[in-house]
Formats: sequence, structure tokens, C-alpha cells
Amino acid sequence: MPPNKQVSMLWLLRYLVPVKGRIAVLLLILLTTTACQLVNPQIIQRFIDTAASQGEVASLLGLAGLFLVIAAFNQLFTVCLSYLGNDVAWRATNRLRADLLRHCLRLDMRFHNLKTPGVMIERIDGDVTGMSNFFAMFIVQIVGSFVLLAGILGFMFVHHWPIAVVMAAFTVLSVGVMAAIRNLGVASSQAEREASASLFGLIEERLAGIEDVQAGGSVPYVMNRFHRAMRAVFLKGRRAWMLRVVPWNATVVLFTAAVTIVLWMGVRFYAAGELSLGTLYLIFQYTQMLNDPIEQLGNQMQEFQKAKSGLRRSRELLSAQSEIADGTETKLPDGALGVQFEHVTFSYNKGTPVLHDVSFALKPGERLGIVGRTGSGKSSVSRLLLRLYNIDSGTIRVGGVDIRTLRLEALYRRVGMVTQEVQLFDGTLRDNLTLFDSGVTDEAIMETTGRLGLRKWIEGLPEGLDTHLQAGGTSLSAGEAQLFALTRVFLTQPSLVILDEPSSRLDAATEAALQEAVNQLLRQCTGIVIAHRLSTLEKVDNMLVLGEGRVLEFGSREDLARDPSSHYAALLKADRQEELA
Ligand SMILES: Nc1ncnc2c1ncn2[C@@H]1O[C@H](COP(=O)(O)OP(=O)(O)OP(=O)(O)O)[C@@H](O)[C@H]1O
Repeated sequence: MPPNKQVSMLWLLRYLVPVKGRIAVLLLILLTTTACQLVNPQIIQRFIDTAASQGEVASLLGLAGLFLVIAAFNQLFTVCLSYLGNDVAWRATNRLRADLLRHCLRLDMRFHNLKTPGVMIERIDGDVTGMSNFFAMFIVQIVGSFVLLAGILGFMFVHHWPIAVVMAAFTVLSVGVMAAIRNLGVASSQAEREASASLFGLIEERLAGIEDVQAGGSVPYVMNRFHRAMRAVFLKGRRAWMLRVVPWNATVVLFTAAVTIVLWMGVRFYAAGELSLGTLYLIFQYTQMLNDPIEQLGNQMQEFQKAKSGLRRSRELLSAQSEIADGTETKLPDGALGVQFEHVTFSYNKGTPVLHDVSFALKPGERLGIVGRTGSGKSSVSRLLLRLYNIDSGTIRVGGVDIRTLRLEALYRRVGMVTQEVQLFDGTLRDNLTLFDSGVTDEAIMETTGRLGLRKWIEGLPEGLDTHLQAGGTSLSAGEAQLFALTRVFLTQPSLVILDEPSSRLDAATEAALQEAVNQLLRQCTGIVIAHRLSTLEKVDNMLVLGEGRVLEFGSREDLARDPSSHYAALLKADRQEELA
């Protein structure tokens, strides 16, 4: 969506529809408080006129009592209004946050590679928080303000029409001015939100790389960047605020002029005997009260501008389309799944392919080892199998089905992957192992962890499977985290498993135990193992040697090992010499 494209605020109404009952109650309470506010000055007017005309003390006490009761109810309703308004705002904004998060989780990796988590947090939470007051109070306050204005002017016309005309003219002028310049601060509010998102992006990025920042002595540099980002937020925020408050300041000037004229007219009419003291008080009070709804309208205009800038950013995010279009096919053959790469070319950035015309085929149940120098494209092959990116040309088949035609869910259910990075989530050990799937029994977990050599570690934890783990993975050693990720994949009983450097962080003893477990797993499914160390690949059937994104060699591991002119044989030789050295 182009940044300055007009967006309709009506779009936000969809988030208010589910809370329409609460909004109706909110409106009802607001109308009641408005009535209380309109009635109370009239009680005082009667009180003053009764007292001035030497009226009975009993009726004066009655009027005073009535005033107090109405004022007390008014306070009570104001509290209810605030509670309900916040309730509506949270409900509506939480729905919007959920929609944004759901949408972001479906966006492709190319999108996520360009946005830091900090920026995304600001977009999903920060922008929406900016809209919460709008959700809570906008409709209610706008309706309430207009009802109060209409009430005040209505009563004034009843009591004294010439003064009412002046008040009405002031009101129309103020509302007109505000409406005319209501969008003045929208663009600058949007710029403020963008600066704030960048600031959060910067903080998140630096905290995520805290070890490198500390070890590399880059704290002063990071602080410098931080100060610059904060300065941008301050300058853009100040400009946005100034532009948002302009409508309100314009009405303050108008209001001062109106109060002066109304009071001057009121005093003249009172001096001429055309107004009672009580009515003069009433005029004065209503003129003061006129300020409240106009101030409210001014505040709501500010909220409107903030909400509109948030809305633009949210709509922009929601209109971002994932390049990965979900397929419709849900059926894959039972059991282990075959894999075919047919002339696959792929690039992360258009025009610079990282895989060129890659072809190989694996029968169901076969094991493939992929080797190649750093950056040769091994991990890219695994990412493509999970359709994290679309390929430029060629076809990838899993179980004989072109993965572009497959439902992503069907693919993910049958394909498991263990990568070099292991993500832990805030939750119990059980949740982290089963990825919140309550269908996996504790027996299955313990059996699998026993096979992988994690059982001892789990039994050593104070609360076993109920032990709470922290997100990020700092509570596990790198090796434990890898065993952990393997257990996760084991538990999903995949039909195709991709192990990306599965034992890269394990010591020799753990690696041996793990190797046995991996062999067991690979007995039930097709396996692709990406490894730097050739010892990890002793049990695979086929080898794929990649070089600068091209297939240098593909064939039976034993045949390639026997052929002294093969790349694989050369790699084995180099490996042996390294060991001897
Ligand atoms: N997200 C990305 N965006 C752009 N280029 C990328 C991205 N990820 C990897 N690349 C590039 O693609 C090429 C292949 O990377 P890939 O991670 O597949 O290599 P690899 O063989 O797995 O390397 P390693 O053995 O170091 O893990 C490299 O040149 C790398 O710089």
C-alpha cells in the first residue's frame, strides 16, 4: 500500500462489531452522565432564584440534596465509563494485534529477513496501542460531546435566545476549524511511529547480539546509534505533537472570545432586569461547560490523528502478501517420502542465484548426505524443501507431489528439520519438547529422551518435565539444545527428516550416542543429513557434493568413495590427513 494512500477509518469498525453490546452500554452511561451534567446547573439556578426571593428553607434543602445525589451518581457513572472504555479498547486492540501477528507469522522469509523483531514488535503492539484510546472512547466521546453541545445550546435557546445564538456560532466555528485541520498531524504521527519502530529495532538487534557487542567493545558505538535514534524519535514526536495540538489551540482562542462576549451580554441583560441572578449563573455555567465537549472533540481529533497513522501502518502490514501461496493438495503417500529436485535454480536476491540447476532424487527411506564448502548452498536446499522460499525455476517433489501444490500444513506435518539454531520458548520442558502438542504422552517423551541420552539430564532437573524454561535458550548448553531439537523432531514421527549439522556442537561421546539415535530415526523415514564432518555421514546411502551452488557430484556413497577421481574421495582423503595431523 503506498504510504500516503487514503485509508478509511471505517475499516476499524470491524474490530468494534464484536464489542457492540459493551459500546451500547457505554453510550447509555454516557448519555446519563450528560443528562446529569445538564440538569445540575438548572438545580443551582433554581436554588439561587429561590434563595434570592426569600423561598422556603425546606425547598432549598431539597434542591441541595438533589444536587448532591445527582453529582454522586455522575461520579459513579464516570468511573463505569472509564472502566468500560478501557475494556472495549483492550478487547478491540487485542483482536487487531492477533490479526497482525497471525498475518506476520504467515509472511515469507524474504519479508522477515528485512525486518528486525524489534521493528515487528512496534508494528504489532506499539502502533496498535496508539489506537487504543481511539477504540475506547472515540465514538462514545464524539457522540457524547455532540449530545452535550446540543443539550447546552437547546437549554440556552429556551432560556435566552440571543446569547444562545452567540454560543451556537462559536460552537459551529470551533467544530468547523477542528474538522478542517483534523489531518494536519497524521503524516508526522506516522513518521513518529516509524522512528519509534526503528529505535526498538536497534535495541532488539543489539541486545540479541549482546555477546558480540561486549566482546567487541562496541558499547560506545551502540550508545551513539541509540542516542541518534532517540533524538529522531524526540524530534519527530515533538513535531507530531505540535501539529496535533494546533486544532485544540485554535479553539481555545475562539472560546476565550466567546466567553467574553457571552458574559458581557449576560451582565447587560441582568442589569436591564431581563435576566434573573439564577439565569445569569446558568448562562455563565453553560458557557463554561461548552468548553468541555469542545475540548473533548479536540482531544479526540488528536487521538484520531494518532489512530489514523497507526491504521495506515497496520493496513500497510496487512496488505503485505506472502510470496508463498498455499497449495490445495493434502495427500502424501504413507510412510517414508521420496524427494526429487529437478533443475532447481534459486536466489535470495533476484539476479544472484545461490543454487544453479540442482537435480537429484532420493527414493523413500534412502539417506542422503550433503557436503560442500561453507556457502555452497547446503542449508538453502533444506530451506527450499520446507518451502520457506519459492524457487526461481525447476520443481521440487516430496512424495512425488510438487510442493507448490501442497498445503503447507500437510508438508510441515510430514517433514521435520533440526537446524543449527535451536529456539526455545517460554514454557515448561514438556511444552518445549512437544511444541505445545498436548497429544504427546509423557511416556513417549521419556522413551525418546532415553534413546537420545537426554533422560539423565531431565531427571536431574528439579521439576522434571514440568521445569520452566526461558525463551531464547540460555538455560541449555549448545549441545543440550541440539539434543533437544532432535527429540522434538523424533516426537513428531516425520516421514522425511532434514538434519542440518546435527552434531556440530556435541562432544565425541555425546555424538556417538546421538549417531545411534539418528540411525534409529532414519530407519523409519527418508533422511537428508547436512554435515561438515564426514564421520557423521558414514551410514548414508547417497552423497551430494555441492560447490558454489552447483551439483559437483551425486551418487552412491560407496561408489563415490571407491572412485579415486571423485570429489567425495578427495574430501575423505583430506579428512583423514587432518585427523592424522
Ligand atoms: N537469508 C539470506 N539472504 C541472502 N543470502 C543468503 C541468505 N542465506 C544464505 N545466503 C547466501 O546463500 C549462499 C548459500 O548459503 P547456505 O546457507 O545455503 O550455505 P551452506 O552451504 O549451508 O553454508 P554453511 O556450511 O556455512 O552453513 C551463501 O552465499 C549465503 O551468503
